[in-house]
Amino acid sequence: MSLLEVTNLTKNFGGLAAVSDVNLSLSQNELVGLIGPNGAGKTTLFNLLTGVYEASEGEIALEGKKINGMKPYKIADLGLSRTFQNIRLFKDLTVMDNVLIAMTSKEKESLFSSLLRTPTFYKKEEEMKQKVVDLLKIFHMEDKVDLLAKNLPYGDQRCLEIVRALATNPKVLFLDEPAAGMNPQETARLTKLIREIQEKFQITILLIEHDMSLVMEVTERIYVLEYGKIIAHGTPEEIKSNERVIEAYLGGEA
Ligand SMILES: Nc1ncnc2c1ncn2[C@@H]1O[C@H](COP(=O)(O)OP(=O)(O)OP(=O)(O)O)[C@@H](O)[C@H]1O
Repeated sequence: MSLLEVTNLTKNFGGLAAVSDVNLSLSQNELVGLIGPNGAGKTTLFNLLTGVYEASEGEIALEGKKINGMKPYKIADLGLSRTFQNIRLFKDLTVMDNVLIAMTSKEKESLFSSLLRTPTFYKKEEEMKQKVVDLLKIFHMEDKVDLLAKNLPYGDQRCLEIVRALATNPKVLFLDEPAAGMNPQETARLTKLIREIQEKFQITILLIEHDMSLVMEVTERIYVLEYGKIIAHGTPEEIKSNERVIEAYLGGEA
């Protein structure tokens, strides 16, 4: 059984089918790419998968259970987590607080419902903070824990978004153009890190990315969207040489 199964998913905005009859399947512990020209429907698909939009038709199932129709927080609790194309950090909070806020509601409840500052409360708080530091270490950002998010270099801000998503212990992580706006060095570093994260946490990652070299380098399979429809699916090698994709994605220039 696949971890996440998307069947005949459609989202209409008025007369426009932004996502049209999409079938997609993600297994446990794999890194899959989602590419396509501007306006192809990639972000809309992420918004459907995370409950931001309700599907017009079709089904999304996590571990065999239908999740469409559920609220975004509920879907997040079930293990689907995402980053956004535009950075959405709390700019005036520290790196530590940005990640603590993102932790699962279950963890938050046990922390904040404890009105008395019991030893258990402090222990839990310390555990959560340690977890944040451990996550930051992956990105070599542990020494920036007390900095305000707005004072981080751009590349670190994007990495902090990923740390926030990881702090929720996701089963599936959706990364929406994580390298957008990064310089080549930052992109190279991130490419390596995405692979490391996937292996370390044994999670499933679906990656939207415009940087083709990044997608080709890290993913095992790639889905290609055009005008809301999946027009191709295969290994990076297969996608690279797929005529339909070359035509759609590169506008026939290649
Ligand atoms: N809330 C909305 N209302 C109406 N139309 C929308 C809405 N969101 C997206 N669209 C339209 O749906 C289509 C798909 O948009 P979407 O942002 O999902 O594409 P994308 O593949 O993520 O593009 P990009 O690579 O530029 O981010 C576009 O034509 C867009 O204008």
